[in-house]
Amino acid sequence: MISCHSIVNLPEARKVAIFGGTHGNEMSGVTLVNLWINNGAEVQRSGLTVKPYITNPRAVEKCTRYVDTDLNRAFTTDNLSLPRIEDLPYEVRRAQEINETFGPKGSSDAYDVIVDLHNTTSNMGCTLILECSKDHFSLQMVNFIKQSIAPASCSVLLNEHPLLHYSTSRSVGKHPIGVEVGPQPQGVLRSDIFEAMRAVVNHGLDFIELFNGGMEFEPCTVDVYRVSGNMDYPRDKKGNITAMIHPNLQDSDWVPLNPGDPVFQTFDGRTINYEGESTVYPTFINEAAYYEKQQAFVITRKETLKANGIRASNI
Ligand SMILES: CC(=O)N[C@@H](CC(=O)O)C(=O)O
Ligand SMILES: [Zn+2]
Repeated sequence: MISCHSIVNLPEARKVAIFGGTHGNEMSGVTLVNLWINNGAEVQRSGLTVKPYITNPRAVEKCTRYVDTDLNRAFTTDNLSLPRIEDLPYEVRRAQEINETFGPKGSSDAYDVIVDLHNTTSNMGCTLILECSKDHFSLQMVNFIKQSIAPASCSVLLNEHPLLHYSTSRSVGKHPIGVEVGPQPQGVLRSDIFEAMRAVVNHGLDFIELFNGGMEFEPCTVDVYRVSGNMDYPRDKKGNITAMIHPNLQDSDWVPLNPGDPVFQTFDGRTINYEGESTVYPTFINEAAYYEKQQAFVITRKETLKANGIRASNI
């Protein structure tokens, strides 16, 4: 068999932003970005402009997820094209400002790479979030990070679901990448989570530096978990939850969940089982911020993506 070593040329990635505080109570990203704003030496790489940036300073100040509305849902075309009037929700105004500085979203002026740092209360470990299965640059970056971080592991969550996809802060960049590390309670710093996030960012920057320097990255495959649905808590007529995550499911992010497996435990001790048709991989299990979004966990399916080989074109 003749193997195909197709390598595609892509533009260099010169402008990179590291976002923290998109959610003001997710402390690893907030703390790392503030650290790097004070001293950028750790995140500088030759040939790159790397800008660490706090995206929601008012939420950070209050140590809350958001002030008026979730910033990580606010980068819709509608919001970004609204006239800039004073009485817009704070996060909508922020989205417009961020879009002006790091975008405009979808334009050639936009930042090349935006890494957005998040923490979860779920036991997801180190997770990279992609928004597009055809973004070969991001797939190669993820593959590089996974290999660099081994034997530690790093899962990849792909959200390009037609209904469940949302308009993230990082989406103003050409290659958006979310870094989601947990478990870490809201408003709390844990050194293990902090250092895991820091390592991922540094490997990501190394990748971009090598890419710009002319290194070729061979075609590869990336195992991802693709978002396919979500599951709400059982609720009463008033909308109050009537059950909790079942102890068997708690902390079992990425563990296969089969039809008939327990998912909820009611307050009177009954077990509610998973009624899906096939094996799925739940994640964001019992994420604190998702109670208001009617989400007990996110349902994913495993898939292997193919990435083209890449090299920088202007070498
Ligand atoms: C817990 C949390 O905030 N997760 C992020 C995931 C993402 O960045 O896509 C969010 O819902 O915006
Ligand atoms: Zn977050």
